[in-house]
Amino acid sequence: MLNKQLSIIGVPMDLGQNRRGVDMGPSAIRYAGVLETLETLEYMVEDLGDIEIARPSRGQEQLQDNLRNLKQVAEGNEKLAEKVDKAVADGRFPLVLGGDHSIAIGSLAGIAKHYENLGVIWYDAHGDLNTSDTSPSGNIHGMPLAVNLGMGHERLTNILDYQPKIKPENIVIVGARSLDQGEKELIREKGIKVYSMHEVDRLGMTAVITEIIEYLKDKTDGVHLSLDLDGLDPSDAPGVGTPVIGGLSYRESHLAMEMLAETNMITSAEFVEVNPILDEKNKTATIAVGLMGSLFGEKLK
Ligand SMILES: NC(=[NH2+])NCCC[C@H](N)C(=O)O
Ligand SMILES: [Mn+2]
Ligand SMILES: [Mn+2]
Repeated sequence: MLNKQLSIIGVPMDLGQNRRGVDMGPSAIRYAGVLETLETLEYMVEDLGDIEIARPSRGQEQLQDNLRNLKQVAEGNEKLAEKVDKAVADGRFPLVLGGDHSIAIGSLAGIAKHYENLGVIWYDAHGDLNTSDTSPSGNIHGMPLAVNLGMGHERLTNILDYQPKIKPENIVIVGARSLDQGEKELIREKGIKVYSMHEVDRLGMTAVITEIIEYLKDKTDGVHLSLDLDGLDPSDAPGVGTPVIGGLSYRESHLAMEMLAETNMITSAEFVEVNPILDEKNKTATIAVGLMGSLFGEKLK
């Protein structure tokens, strides 16, 4: 059983990339029944509502130093960091609903403060390890993992006035199949553990998750799950802004969540990149809620 006291925090952030719609992710996930699902599993859920995020005025989008909407993204993440920090300080499990993946900057800033060695499972098609120097897009949602390692603009790395938030040896990326050149170099340089689709196909999800649990279990004092819905194959989860073919299946993803649930090692989580505009009848948000069910201990028997 995970921590029974849950705080849900919505982050309607879409400024970390350039496709509108992902700001509606928290509403879509709520509509898909996140509260009901968790309450059925006997969690005490408090919904803290949504963080206020600035709306970009039309044509006012700022690309400065290859960082799109830096100011608004930084400000939104500062607010999120404070909310999450408080939830953890109050002994609650923060469950953050995105929004684009740039929100992992604020959530990890708020969470990592409370741990000596926070582990991070990054379930994603991408590495999100770019900096403004290596990013092909200038989109901050492709940078949060690097930011949490203390790399990048200091407006982002220094949220809550400490850095780095996490250590490279405490990170595991699962489902990667689209890595930029700079990201590959950083992975090699920092020795970050990556289970790309190649390893998932070779070993199978059971072995992958068993290895991850083994890898993180003794050296971490908490584990954050950062689940980008684009880690799943777009045929299962079409409602995402940067879909990449050849992804993790619905079934593999449920298995992964169930295996993590059995360990009780997850201490915080976020589900990001649900874009209802690109979705088919709220399918992706519904899958997100289903995965949360498995992560929080739903069983068939
Ligand atoms: N969180 C995400 N969906 N990230 C996608 C990043 C795509 C690409 N690597 C970039 O930096 O722009
Ligand atoms: Mn991502
Ligand atoms: Mn991604």
